Amino acid sequence: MSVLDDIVAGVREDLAVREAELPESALRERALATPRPRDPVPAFRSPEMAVIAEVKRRSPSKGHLAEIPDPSVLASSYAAGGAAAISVLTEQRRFGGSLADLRAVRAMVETPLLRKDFVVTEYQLLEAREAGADLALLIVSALPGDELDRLYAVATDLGLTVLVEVHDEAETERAVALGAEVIGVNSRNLKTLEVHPETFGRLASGIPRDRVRVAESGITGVADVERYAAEGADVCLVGEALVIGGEPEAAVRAMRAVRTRHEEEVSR
Ligand SMILES: O=C(O)c1ccccc1NCC(=O)[C@H](O)[C@H](O)COP(=O)(O)O
Repeated sequence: MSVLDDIVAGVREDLAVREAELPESALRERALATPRPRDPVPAFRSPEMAVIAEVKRRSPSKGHLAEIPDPSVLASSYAAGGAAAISVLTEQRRFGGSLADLRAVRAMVETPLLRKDFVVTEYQLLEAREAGADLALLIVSALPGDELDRLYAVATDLGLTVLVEVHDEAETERAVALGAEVIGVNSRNLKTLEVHPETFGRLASGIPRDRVRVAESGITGVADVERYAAEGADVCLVGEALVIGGEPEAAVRAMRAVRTRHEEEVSR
């Protein structure tokens, strides 16, 4: 069993408990009663690097990263630094997150929020909207057959922007064919957990310029952001470096100051 399979198995077990507590029909009613999600895409297309700053306590690759007793405090620093969106890891067993984290952050900031989890059912998308998320993650390798297409349609019908995550050329082609507006290249191999920074440059050329290209994982500072900007990234998604660095607001501001190739390419 791969790390991803193992994580998804745990996610399904935890989900079964929540589904037993709140039927999908009742959750849907609550979700649809919430305000329409925010659109993060205009901020993702800015000439400066857009940063998705992540609330991340621990991870399978690194173990414990940070306590983060109140995720809304960290999120406020991210917002003050100019984050285009905030990613909240809601998976509990391996990342120490929860939907309560997402709700706490929603109550504090107006910045668009990504529910970062291992979404494999419609129920989780309803939860995302109900808890105040504006974006949801769909990982191509976790969604076999037509599940990716089905959940993408459900998410967009709910008004959520979808970050479609890819790891190789075949997954990139799938994401492009799906019509995904926001495509994330995760440089962390979810089988070995090793980060290969060259993955972004290799796959980005297969993502048309009218889509938003997101570089994910292993970004340690401004030098990495500059490298991804030069390779065509519009957005950098950063977790570990921000939660362990001690100065989240300044770190986001510095990453954000990096210019993307967006203007140059649009003016061609
Ligand atoms: O972070 C992990 O170890 C991990 C392992 C298995 C599946 C997913 C994992 N992380 C989720 C992410 O995509 C990252 O949190 C995100 O890209 C930020 O990465 P980083 O800046 O390296 O913390």
